[in-house]
Amino acid sequence: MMFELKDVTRRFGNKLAVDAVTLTIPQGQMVGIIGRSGAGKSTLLRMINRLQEPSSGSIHFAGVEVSGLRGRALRNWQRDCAMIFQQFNLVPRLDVLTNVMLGRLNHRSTLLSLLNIFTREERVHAIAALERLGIEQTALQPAGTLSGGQQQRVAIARALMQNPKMVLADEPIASLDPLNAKIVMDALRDINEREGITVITNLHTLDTARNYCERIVGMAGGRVVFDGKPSELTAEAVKAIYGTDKDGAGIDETMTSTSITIAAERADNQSAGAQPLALAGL
Ligand SMILES: Nc1ncnc2c1ncn2[C@@H]1O[C@H](COP(=O)(O)OP(=O)(O)OP(=O)(O)O)[C@@H](O)[C@H]1O
Repeated sequence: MMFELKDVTRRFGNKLAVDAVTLTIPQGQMVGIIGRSGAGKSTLLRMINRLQEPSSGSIHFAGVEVSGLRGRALRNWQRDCAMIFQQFNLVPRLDVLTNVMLGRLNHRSTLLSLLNIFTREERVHAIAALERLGIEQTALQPAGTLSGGQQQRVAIARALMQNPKMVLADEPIASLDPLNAKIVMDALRDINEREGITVITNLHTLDTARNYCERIVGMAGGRVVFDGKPSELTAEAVKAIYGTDKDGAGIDETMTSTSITIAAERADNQSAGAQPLALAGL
């Protein structure tokens, strides 16, 4: 199953946000997209998921033209490529378990969804997803009361509930401290390796992309200026991606510096004692 972007372009007025991007991504790859702020990374991801429409170009998955899908077929595609955001996008006042089960929305009838009725099977599936992310003990808390790292793990659990073929993560660790950033990146790597789910993630920092991604796509001014393995990312390639600022001062440290430095045990993994299945009324 190949995923292909051909000459995908997006304009906002006169601004060319994404400029003729062509990429072929085999199923199961972990791809990091890097570039300066404004390089077009978010717009590119949003076009894949059809949150934004390309101005021109085409997107194909397993031979099907994604850019032409409508109605149910479009909803199925949006289920197949689950999206994770920097700001988590959970419903803060709803409990964690319900937030995770909302990942099933595109699988179920509108009536059941409207009534917020979930089956036992869906609950078991949701608890299993939370356990996998090490946060099952939070199942009954309002999502808004969790730490940022925990909320992002809830968002990943919700994505897993969609049984996606692809996970699109738009700067998933930009709001997190280093330890939680590591936990979230490890979780993305784990679902990539264990389930063979393609992961395409926008990342602010170069070293995170180097550490986690087998393939790095560098964008500048809407165009792909680098596409290769981390080992191929030479100083020259880094310069092409991040450029130099207008005073010629070179690459800003905040763009490339270490955001994940902690290889410690999970500090906030406190699963002891809780019985989430019982808590969830199962
Ligand atoms: N809805 C919009 N309307 C107008 N311009 C937009 C819109 N969305 C993005 N742009 C512009 O398109 C360009 C690319 O934006 P995009 O958010 O894709 O970049 P990015 O690389 O993801 O940056 P960041 O890391 O800051 O999110 C920017 O110049 C941005 O201002």
